[in-house]
Amino acid sequence: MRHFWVVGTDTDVGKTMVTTMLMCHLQRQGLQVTPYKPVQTGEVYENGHGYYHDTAMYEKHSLQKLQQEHINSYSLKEAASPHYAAKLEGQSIDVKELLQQIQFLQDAYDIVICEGAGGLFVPFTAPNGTTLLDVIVSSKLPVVLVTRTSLGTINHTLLTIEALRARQIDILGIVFNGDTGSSIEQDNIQTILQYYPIPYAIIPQLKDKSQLMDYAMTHTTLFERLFHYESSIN
Ligand SMILES: Nc1ncnc2c1ncn2[C@@H]1O[C@H](COP(=O)(O)OP(=O)(O)OP(=O)(O)O)[C@@H](O)[C@H]1O
Ligand SMILES: C[C@H](N)[C@H](N)CCCCCC(=O)O
Ligand SMILES: [Mg+2]
Repeated sequence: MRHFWVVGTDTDVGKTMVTTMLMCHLQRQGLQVTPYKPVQTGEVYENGHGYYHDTAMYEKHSLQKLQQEHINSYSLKEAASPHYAAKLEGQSIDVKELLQQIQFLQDAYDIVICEGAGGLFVPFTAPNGTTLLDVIVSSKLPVVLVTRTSLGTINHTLLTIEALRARQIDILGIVFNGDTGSSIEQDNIQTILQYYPIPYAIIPQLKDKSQLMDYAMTHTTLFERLFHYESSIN
């Protein structure tokens, strides 16, 4: 499968960072790539101008012109769980519409990278509680899992992997994000990989975030898997 999700163990773990990096790497291979954030929450105001961090990041770094109507379906003002941010605006999220959009994008692009919102069990609707995980299952697409390196990540990462495996969702690999090089972090990474020896990449904690787009992910086993997969189907 050439299209995939970038999911995380939590909000703020670096999904947008990783989605943007992978988008740029794959665009450099000459592939037509679009990121897609089905639901983003938390409008940011700066100098009287409102924007959303996730789609703004994609647009800032993309090497190809992105079509606004292809990169997002719902942008909700409150920095909250999608179901609640929608409720505050008197809206509800139409999950069928999200799945139709993912299908449409798969037909229109070589690669669609869908970004989750928060972690896997974040609700898109209430009270019937369709979660991000339900949408991933219905999309039948594999995932790249982004996780922290810091203390607490062993439990969060293994729980997330357990939930994915229980639903037969293919995990392409793990991105360990924000590594400061401590011995605890190195042990966290090795411990998780002992349970699930799958392709991975490690991204350091950077003081200057603009450096992230230049970070060479190409020599990691995760990128080799993604790139090998793409070359084998072209
Ligand atoms: N390796 C890193 N070094 C320095 N800063 C980072 C790194 N990774 C992520 N960040 C910063 O951490 C913040 C959260 O990252 P990001 O927006 O990618 O999280 P997310 O998982 O996409 O969150 P959401 O659930 O809101 O989509 C951002 O300000 C981002 O620039
Ligand atoms: C606003 C934030 N950055 C995300 N976009 C939404 C995170 C929802 C998390 C819900 C939860 O797990 O409690
Ligand atoms: Mg994000």
